[in-house]
Amino acid sequence: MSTTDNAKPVRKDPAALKAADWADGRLGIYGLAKANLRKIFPDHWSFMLGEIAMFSFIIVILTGVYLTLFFNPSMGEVVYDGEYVPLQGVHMSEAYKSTLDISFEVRGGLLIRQIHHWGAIVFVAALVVHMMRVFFTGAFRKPREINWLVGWTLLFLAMFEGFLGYSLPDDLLSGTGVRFMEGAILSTPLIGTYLSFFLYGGEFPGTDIIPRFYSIHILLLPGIMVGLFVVHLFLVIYHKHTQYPGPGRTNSNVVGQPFMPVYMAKAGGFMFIVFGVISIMAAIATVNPIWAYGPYRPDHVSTDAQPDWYMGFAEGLIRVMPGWEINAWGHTLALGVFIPAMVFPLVLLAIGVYPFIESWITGDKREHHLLDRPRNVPVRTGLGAAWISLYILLLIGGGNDLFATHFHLSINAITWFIRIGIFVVPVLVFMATKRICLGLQRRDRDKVLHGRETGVIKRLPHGEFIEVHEPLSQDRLYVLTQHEQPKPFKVEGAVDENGVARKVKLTDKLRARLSRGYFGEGGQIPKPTAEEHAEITSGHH
Ligand code: HEM
Ligand code: HEM
Repeated sequence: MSTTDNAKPVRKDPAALKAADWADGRLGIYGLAKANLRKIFPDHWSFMLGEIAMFSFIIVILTGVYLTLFFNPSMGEVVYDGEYVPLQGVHMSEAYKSTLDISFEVRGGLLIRQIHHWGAIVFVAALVVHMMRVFFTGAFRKPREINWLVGWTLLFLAMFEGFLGYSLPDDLLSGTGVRFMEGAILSTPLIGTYLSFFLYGGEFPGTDIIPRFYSIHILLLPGIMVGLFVVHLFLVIYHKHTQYPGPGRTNSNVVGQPFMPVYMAKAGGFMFIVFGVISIMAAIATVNPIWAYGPYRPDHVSTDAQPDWYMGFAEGLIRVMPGWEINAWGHTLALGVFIPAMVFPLVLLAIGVYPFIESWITGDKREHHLLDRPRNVPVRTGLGAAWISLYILLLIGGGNDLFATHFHLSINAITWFIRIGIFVVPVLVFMATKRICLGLQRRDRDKVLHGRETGVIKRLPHGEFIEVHEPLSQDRLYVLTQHEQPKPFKVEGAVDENGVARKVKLTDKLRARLSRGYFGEGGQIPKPTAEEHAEITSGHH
């Protein structure tokens, strides 16, 4: 650009600045916006998982609103006279009929329905993977325990919300799910029958359950979830995002890009990718073809009945549990249903309280903003892997009929495999993962002390062959050695001044034992000290 000496630059306020000025004059938000829009976000592909959860959540809300325009949450009976010929003349509920209409008569209805359903599946999958990222990297440690609990509540509600949505169309599959829930409620000792009557407004299935589920599905749970989601993101901003260890990254800084414009542009683009991928899935892959199942009738049950994947865990527990029953004083205790119905929330509860258990074991009360490399915390990583293996096993148990027909196996053999497997496989997976982590720690130690193996073989003048090792860069050395290696917790004063053993609290004993498991011998490989490194790299060896 060329300017002449006497040409004065014309100063024009850009529209955005004017708008910001306007808003600031009325709301006084300049300081707040300035502080937060330039906030630094660290970059790593795994931080994308939370974003997938966020964008798929937005998708299910938007498509859900569209569905409410046409869905009729009524169990009133009608005779079908719509476009889908095979069902014409069949008696069904208005809920089922309106879902058929959404699928065959509403413009774009089937696509939106499928986007809603696929969006829900992707949403819960993203939540679980996001949670595992947070778990494996220790991002739940102080000060983020509350945000872990907020996220965990969101996961719990999302699973429940998905189950309710699945029940709304009142087809044979959704009715089977609602019946499943009735069985679980009835198994509650003493109050099961009352609870069931209260929920269903009388005898199962009644005419209230779909309208009730509808209010909860479109109003109550989404309202709570949106509120929690805002708190979740607020806390992410308030605490600042964690970062992976690397040169220049410490517990008290954040290395990354500013929220505006870099992160905003990236996240905006990514949002369209998530929207696009879910839309393509919905356009090419059928999900929940309710017209093929028919309307729900309590005396019918469909074969191959499967819940959405996130409920497969609960289904698996019920299917593999022996049908134990206790009959006493004219009452039946259906343990075959009650025990699995209790194990499901208990496993979820264990995930929810894990951060508090770990901080009790480690006794670590400091703030952590640098993430752990999963290999450096083998016990935690092992527990996470064991949990995943349990989930997969029970998913197989929940689909035992499908596995039997598709792989030509005996359904009893699958059920017994899962029954034994749920006690054995997670333990084996835990041990294997822990060993792999320790192996990787050994490899890190080796790399720090001896450098990277280059694959270049040299022959020395006296005839010996050696492989050339290339020293690591300072950056890499830092990453491989920055982690802390805590000492296991020891009970103070277990022996008094005369050498006589004192009575030690049971909780302290337990804590010391668990802490030894985490950080004792066999829990971690000592990382190389600066002296060892200096000694080896000094050239004397
Ligand atoms: C509606 C559900 C959820 C949404 C939309 C969501 C979204 C996000 C986003 C966008 C981030 C920042 C980027 C990232 O770290 O991935 C984040 C961070 C976080 N999320 Fe979630 N999340 C949800 C559920 C969960 C669940 C189920 C958990 C764990 C049980 C969880 C725990 C956390 C924690 C502890 C952080 C802070 C991580 C850090 O600073 O490294 N969130 N979440
Ligand atoms: C996390 C949030 C949500 C999840 C996981 C979810 C999940 C589901 C699922 C799996 C279905 C069955 C779809 C099918 O027919 O194949 C469904 C149906 C439905 N959902 Fe949602 N949903 C969510 C939020 C919402 C919201 C916010 C609304 C409305 C504002 C909504 C409205 C509906 C309606 C009207 C139906 C019945 C119509 C139909 O089945 O096609 N949903 N939902």
